[in-house]
Amino acid sequence: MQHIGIIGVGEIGKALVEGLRLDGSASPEIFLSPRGAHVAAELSERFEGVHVCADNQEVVDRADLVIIAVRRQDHHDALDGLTVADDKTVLSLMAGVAIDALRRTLDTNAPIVRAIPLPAVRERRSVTVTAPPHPAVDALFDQLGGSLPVADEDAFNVFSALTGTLTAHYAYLATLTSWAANHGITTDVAERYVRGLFQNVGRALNDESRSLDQLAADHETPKGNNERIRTTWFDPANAAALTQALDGLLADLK
Ligand SMILES: NC(=O)C1=CN([C@@H]2O[C@H](COP(=O)(O)OP(=O)(O)OC[C@H]3O[C@@H](n4cnc5c(N)ncnc54)[C@H](OP(=O)(O)O)[C@@H]3O)[C@@H](O)[C@H]2O)C=CC1
Repeated sequence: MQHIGIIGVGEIGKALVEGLRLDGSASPEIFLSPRGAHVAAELSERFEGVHVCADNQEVVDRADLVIIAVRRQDHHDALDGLTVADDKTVLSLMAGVAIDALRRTLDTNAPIVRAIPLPAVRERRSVTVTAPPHPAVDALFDQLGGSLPVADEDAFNVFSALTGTLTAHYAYLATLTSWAANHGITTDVAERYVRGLFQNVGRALNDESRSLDQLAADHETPKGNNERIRTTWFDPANAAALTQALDGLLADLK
């Protein structure tokens, strides 16, 4: 893709620009929507070949690949009335907006692809799920840490629901830290310790020779502390509540 346009320059739009510029090159040329002016101006000043457009139509007109990175609730405001020529490719990052619905909004025959990049694309360390497979889009995400093309939106939505669990994980770590602080440990010390514990979990996950069940077993002494918390807190009722929350999210994403 020679020219990339981004409509919606917030958290993920910015991460994409930073990832694309990580190697210091000035290509591809990137065209940003003007809204969120502060972030767009900062990116354009920091990086060569990053331009802020006058409006969203100019982003579309100047790009071969048009990335839509606005919040779902803003997409009509951002997209209604735009003209998207059939020779463009549209890449939607919006959770919960199906390709058919987006095609009606944009009134175009251009290929529409969906993707779930995560903020780690800024370090080129996120595997991005895409649907349907599209060679140029998948090549773009291969450059940013990897692509995982799936055949259809049903599969895509399952992955989308999984990404909805990330901030609950951070909240879990924050709860552990608060618990220790409430028991007299300085918050800084507790937080540093919790971060270290779970960085080691992250490293262990890199060992794909061991299944998740095996990793859990390897960290657990029979009748020990880990077994106690797993069986008294993450019990079948808790696991069922998580499953139910994911099912509810998946239903809303369809
Ligand atoms: N953050 C993430 O990790 C991921 C996000 N996504 C998806 O990407 C989308 C954006 O998420 P995120 O970056 O977190 O959200 P942000 O709120 O950080 O960014 C959205 C941006 O869109 C701008 N915007 C709103 N209305 C318009 C408009 N009419 N024209 C142009 N720009 C507009 C906002 O401007 P203003 O601030 O002025 O309102 C804001 O800069 C969502 O649909 C989300 O589902 C997908 C994968 C991961």
